[in-house]
Amino acid sequence: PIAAATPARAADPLANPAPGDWPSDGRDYTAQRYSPLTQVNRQNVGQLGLAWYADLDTYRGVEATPLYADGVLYNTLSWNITTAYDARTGAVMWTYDPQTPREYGRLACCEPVSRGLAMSGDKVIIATLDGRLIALDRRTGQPVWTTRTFEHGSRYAYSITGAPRVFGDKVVVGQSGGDLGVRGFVSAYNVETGAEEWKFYLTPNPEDRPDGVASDGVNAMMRATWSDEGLWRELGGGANPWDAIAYDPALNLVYVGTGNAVPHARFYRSNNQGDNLFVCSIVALDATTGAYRWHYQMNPGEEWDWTCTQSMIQADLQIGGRIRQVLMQAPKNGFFYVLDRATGEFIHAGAHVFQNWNLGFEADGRPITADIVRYGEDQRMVAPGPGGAHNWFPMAFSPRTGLAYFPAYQSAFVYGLQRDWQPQPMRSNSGWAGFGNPHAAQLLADANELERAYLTAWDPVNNEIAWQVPLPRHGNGGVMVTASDLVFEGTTRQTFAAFNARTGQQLWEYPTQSAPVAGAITYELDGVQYIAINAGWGGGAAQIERGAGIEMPRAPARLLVFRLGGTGQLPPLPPQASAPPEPPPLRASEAQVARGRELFGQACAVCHGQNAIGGVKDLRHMTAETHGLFNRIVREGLYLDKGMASFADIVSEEDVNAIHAYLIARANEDWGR
Ligand SMILES: O=C(O)c1cc(C(=O)O)c2c(n1)C(=O)C(=O)c1cc(C(=O)O)[nH]c1-2
Ligand SMILES: [Ca+2]
Repeated sequence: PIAAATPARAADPLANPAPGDWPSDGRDYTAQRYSPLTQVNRQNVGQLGLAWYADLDTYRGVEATPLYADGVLYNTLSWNITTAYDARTGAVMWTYDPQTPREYGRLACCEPVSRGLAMSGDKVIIATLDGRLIALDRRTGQPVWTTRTFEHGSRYAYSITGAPRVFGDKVVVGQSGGDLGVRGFVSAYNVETGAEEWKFYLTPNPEDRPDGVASDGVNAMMRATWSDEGLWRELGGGANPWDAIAYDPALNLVYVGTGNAVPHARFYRSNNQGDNLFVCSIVALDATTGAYRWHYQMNPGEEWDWTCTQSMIQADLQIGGRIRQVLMQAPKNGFFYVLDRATGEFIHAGAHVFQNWNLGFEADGRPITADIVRYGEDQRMVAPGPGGAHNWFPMAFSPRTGLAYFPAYQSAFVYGLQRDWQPQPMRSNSGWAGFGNPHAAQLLADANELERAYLTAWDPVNNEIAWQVPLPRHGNGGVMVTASDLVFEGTTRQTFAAFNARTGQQLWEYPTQSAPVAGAITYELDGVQYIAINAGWGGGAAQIERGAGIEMPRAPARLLVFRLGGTGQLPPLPPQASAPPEPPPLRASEAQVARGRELFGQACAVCHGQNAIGGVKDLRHMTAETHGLFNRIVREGLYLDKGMASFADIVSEEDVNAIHAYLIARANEDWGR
């Protein structure tokens, strides 16, 4: 079952890049993250060494796939700071800082990350956290045009973490916010001018009127799948495309992977009714007009923060005696899907980890969802959990082996409704309860018991696992595969490793002093094959691990570039923080601490860790000076430049005191008092 690449439009270098280039997120429109380069092979991969590295000057997660063309490597970081490097030496050619307002850091569920950038002719294009699409001159790094994709201060809590994509003469981009409250949409812009060409909303208009956009044509179809009642009207329903978007030039289709529904609990969102189109779906649109063509919904009535935004890969595979043009995805729900990308027909899907939501599929591909995962106030253990069996970490596919490669995370979570829940503006709006009842403690223990992480190779023709490599914990990085049958992946052993694409045997491993979560690329320059990866632990996976008390000693993020015989050396790991300072004594009442715990969970935990463990800054380890400034930091935005915006709009002086009391209590527990 050897696959052929999608037929290329010769005129479009993004359809068929030169072998040594990596000009788009997925390398070409198939998004296979497959490189034809073979200089580094299974025999010599052990000789890979560091060619050069660049300090990225951040401890935040770095999720971007860099791009390469014409001797230049382009990279982008948190706050969308974008740099061009001489790909041979690592010398900085230019850096562009779009001055992303740090206030937007609050809106990012999993750090203000950026998953990448796009390239077209003489431009590189970035999408900023605050919703701007900016085209930069590739030679100078100066902006050529800027377009807003949503209005600053609009009703919904939009942000962008995903990469923009260039599809022919258009730039297509989505956005985030599905955990706070947004109405997801996807929009396309002219690559030369930045002018909007079309826009498609992924949930129905909450006021039941036309939007004047491409999705008006299917608004009635979407609307029929939502209840007349429910908070979807207030919070927008979600379904936002925060990561993969793909394009088949021959079929002239754009494929949009959509996110979870908001509020997460369907009870509050849509009166426990309806499929709620187009949440957790793949939607195919006409690339020219944005008009609807087909959709497949992975999880009708989604309510577990499951997203279908994960990598979408195209290949032509021989299945059931004929060649099928397929689209493949491993979304959060634990299955690997193979769809016909011309029609949206469900070909097959198989589970690659333990799951308890799916009892099979109808003939038309509609999943049969187990009643047990539909939670009420009685809590239910559901597998996978909201972190997903496969998250945004890029997947790869080799047309030589016929296998897809991705990091898998077997997990579960305890879901239940919070009684009398009310949504809060600009906060995570799930409608879920904490782990209040005694029954939940056992469920939670069962859930923790299930946790496993793997590098998984999936056979999409036979619908089964080809091989799996166990890895120590969640958060293993994106995957790249080469024509020399090497699979490259960053691991939670804090290494960058190469595996035999046919067997999973590990062939090489390099200590990176931080677990790389991003996907690698490879490029050829002056006859030398280079392999580049961002090593910067962070994002949602790091939050989950820190919540479990796991913090790895690490260096600040770096861009690492390897070649055969490279002799570069990383400096020694910087000294890690010494013992935490002694916290002030706790003087608050138990009630105040309890109130602080609740507020912290709602407003602070996404960045500062569940139960105040770890996070961007571990607040149990504040110095006396920080304690003294606490109220001003939280309410006046004293540390805005570090990404800590003011929360004065949602926490009162009294609230801040309660949060501070809770943190002092946690610090004293940690101190052993
Ligand atoms: O619903 C959303 O809008 C949304 C956005 C994002 C994001 O933009 O990073 C993530 C998620 N959801 C999410 O569910 C998730 O697991 C996740 C992990 C990460 C990450 O960067 O590690 N982002 C996101
Ligand atoms: Ca989400």
